[in-house]
Amino acid sequence: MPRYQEILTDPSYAGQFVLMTNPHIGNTGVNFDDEESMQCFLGGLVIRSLSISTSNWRCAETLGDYLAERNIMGIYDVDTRAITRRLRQDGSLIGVLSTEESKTDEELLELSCSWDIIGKDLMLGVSCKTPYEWTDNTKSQWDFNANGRDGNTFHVVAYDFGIKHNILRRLASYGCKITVVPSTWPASETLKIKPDGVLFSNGPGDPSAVPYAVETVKEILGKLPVFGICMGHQLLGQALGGKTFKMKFGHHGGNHPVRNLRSGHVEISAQNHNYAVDPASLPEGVEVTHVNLNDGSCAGLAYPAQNIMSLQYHPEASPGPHDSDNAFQEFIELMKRAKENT
Ligand SMILES: NC(=O)CC[C@H](N)C(=O)O
Repeated sequence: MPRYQEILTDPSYAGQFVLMTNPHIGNTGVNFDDEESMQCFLGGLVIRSLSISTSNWRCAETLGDYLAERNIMGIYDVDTRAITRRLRQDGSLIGVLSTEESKTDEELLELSCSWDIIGKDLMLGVSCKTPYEWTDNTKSQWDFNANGRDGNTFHVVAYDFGIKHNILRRLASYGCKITVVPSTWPASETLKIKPDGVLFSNGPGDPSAVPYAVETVKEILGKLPVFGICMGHQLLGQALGGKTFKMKFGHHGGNHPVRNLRSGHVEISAQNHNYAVDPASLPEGVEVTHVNLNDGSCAGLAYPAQNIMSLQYHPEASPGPHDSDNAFQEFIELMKRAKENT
C-alpha cells in the first residue's frame, strides 16, 4: 500500500529524509519493475516497523538488502507519529542520521546546521548527463485509459530535472516518441530538432536556485506546446513572471484532493513538493486551473495563448491514484491543436 519502492527511487527526494506515516513497511519487498529512476537519491528512510517477513509474487529482494546495496541509510523502531506531529507543528526540519555513537548531541546539532535545502541546486546531481531516447511504455497488464487513443505520434523533448520513469512510460503509452535531455540542455538545441512539444519534469529542491533552467523554459515558451510537472510547473511559474515560495511542510503522499476548476471534478492526487507558485504573482492571461482543496494552494496553471499547461502534482502517480492520468491526453491535444494551426 505505501509503495515505498517508487518513493525511494523518485529523484525529487534528493537531499531529504523520507519518513513514512504508514507504520508497517517492507512486507512486499522490492521488485524489478517499480523503479522510478536508476538510483536512490534520498538521504535516508525513517520508519516505525520493518516487516520481518517479505512476501509478494514480484518480490526480488528484501527492503533492507536493497537499501544496504545502495548505501542508503534506513532506520526503524522510530516513533514516526511523534515526528509527524512535530513536523506538522514546526514545519520541515533539518535532520541528521548517524551510526557514530561517539558523536555528542552538540556535534549532531552542529552537523544539522551545515545543511539547508534553500538555495541549493539539487537537479544537477540527479539529471542525466547526455540525451537519450525513451521507448518503454506501461506494460499491457498494468495499462488503463487505453481507449480512444488515435495512434498519432508526437515527438516530445523531456527535460530531465530528476524525471520519474512513469512520466516517460505514460507519454510513450499515449503514443509519444521521447527524447530525454539533461537539465542544462540549451533551449536552442531543443528548438533546432523541432519537437511537437516539451515536457519539464519533476525534480528536487528549490526552484529559485536554478535560474539557468528558468531561462531555458523562458526561451521555449510560446514557441512550442509545453507541459510542466511539479518542479517543471514551478519553473514555468517563474518563467511566466511569477514567484515561488517555500511551504511549511509541503504536500506529500497519495491522498490530496485537487479541484479541476475547468471541469469542476475533484481528483485524488499524488503529491510531493515543498515549494509552490504564488498565483497572485502571475501576470494576466495565466489561469489557475487546479486548486489543492486541503489548503487552497495553486495546483495547476494554463496559459492557453501560448499552449502552456502545468500541474503541481503527479498525474503519472507511481505511487498513487490514477485520477489525473488524463492530463497526458490533454498534453497530446495541445500538441495536436498546435500542429493543426501551423
Ligand atoms: N516532485 C517535485 O518535482 C518537487 C518539486 C520541488 N522541487 C519541491 O520540492 O517543491
